[in-house]
Amino acid sequence: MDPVAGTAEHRGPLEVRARAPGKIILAGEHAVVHGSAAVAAAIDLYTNSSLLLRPTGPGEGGGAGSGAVELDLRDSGLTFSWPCSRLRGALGEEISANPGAPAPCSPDQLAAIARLLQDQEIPEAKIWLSAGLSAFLFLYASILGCRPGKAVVSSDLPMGAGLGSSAAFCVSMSGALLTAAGAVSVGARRGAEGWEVLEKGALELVNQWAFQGEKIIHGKPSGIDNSVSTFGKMIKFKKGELTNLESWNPVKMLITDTRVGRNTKALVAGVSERASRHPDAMASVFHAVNSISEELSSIVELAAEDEIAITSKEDKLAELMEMNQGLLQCMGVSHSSIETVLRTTLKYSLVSKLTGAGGGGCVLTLIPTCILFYISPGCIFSFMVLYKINTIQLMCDFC
Ligand SMILES: Nc1ncnc2c1ncn2[C@@H]1O[C@H](COP(=O)(O)OP(=O)(O)OP(=O)(O)O)[C@@H](O)[C@H]1O
Ligand SMILES: C[C@@](O)(CCO)CC(=O)[O-]
Ligand SMILES: [Mg+2]
Repeated sequence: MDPVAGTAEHRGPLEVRARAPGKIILAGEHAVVHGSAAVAAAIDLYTNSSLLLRPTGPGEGGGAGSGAVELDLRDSGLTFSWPCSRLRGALGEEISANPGAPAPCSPDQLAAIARLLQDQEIPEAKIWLSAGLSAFLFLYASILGCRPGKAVVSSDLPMGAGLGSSAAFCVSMSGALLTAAGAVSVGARRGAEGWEVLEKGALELVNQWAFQGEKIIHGKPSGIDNSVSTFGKMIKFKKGELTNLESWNPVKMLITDTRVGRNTKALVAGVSERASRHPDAMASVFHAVNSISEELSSIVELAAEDEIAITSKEDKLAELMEMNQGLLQCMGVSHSSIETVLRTTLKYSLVSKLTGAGGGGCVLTLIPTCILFYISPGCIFSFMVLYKINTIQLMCDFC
């Protein structure tokens, strides 16, 4: 995550911008919620949150009782506004600003937030935004209190498609809010494109708040999505513990969006219900996924120096992805659209697996480095050639 810092001691308007990346999961989704290891990598698609705070000083037109908290969701074309007096009336008793102490949203707080959402006109077709709005109001009030401000969010990520849009939303928003509150500051390190990078302690705080936001959206998140969005790169994640992985050879993945919408919270709950119906069988499934993630993480870190070694490494990765996909089917999170992508890529001897929560959303296909493409117009590979293939950065529509 790459925030641009501002200062909390301000008399005039203060603007803060932060961005956080989406992710792919190479192995271990769902099982990671039940304690297995998983492997994830950040991708070069971001959610941007900008925050404009109005003056709060005396005589500057922004007294404690006035103004509103506004949210502009650029990709949905929707804006929301809550007068500060209304926020204070609904949440004042429930939430007090304490940016340094991340705490979960209690059932009473969630009920108060739900009442605030009833004031807003959310189109029926976009009702799934309610989860993101709830997370926003919780993070805003917990970090900044009920003071006036305007947040604008835009994203490269498809929402609800398995690429961690909810985590990138919570991480970028927490980064912007904490920076505006003066609770974190940037370190010496400069990131890409002139962005400044938060120091490690600051990132930990952002991650903890983003996790609280993810709980509102996912129900029972493992924490892998917000962790990889906050810290970037490639990670192994198990029971809240994060290990950085160093990939010595590029791993090329095609990301295909089936465009079938789904909801991570419902899919995670569905797997837990299956686990409670078949505890022994599902424990074996989760155990097998753990072994796959552990093996995949050690293979990723191997340095292959010639073509034979690279091919052997990629063959092993492909086999592990194929096995993981089979186990995701056992968990009940595949979908006919995902199976279509699997069958299509298999015709070209390419292995695919779903990524994220499944049930639709995105599918990963491992692209071997040494592959020779036969390009036929209209087939999926023509897209791969049109878009520059890059290390885990490619996004392609399923044709
Ligand atoms: N840019 C955004 N603006 C507002 N809300 C967002 C945004 N991005 C995500 N959300 C919220 O997150 C929800 C999607 O989260 P969900 O966890 O279901 O999918 P995902 O995070 O894209 O996929 P996965 O969790 O499998 O990686 C949306 O319905 C919305 O409530
Ligand atoms: C399905 C899941 O494992 C990954 C979603 O990207 C949920 C989680 O770990 O929070
Ligand atoms: Mg999510």
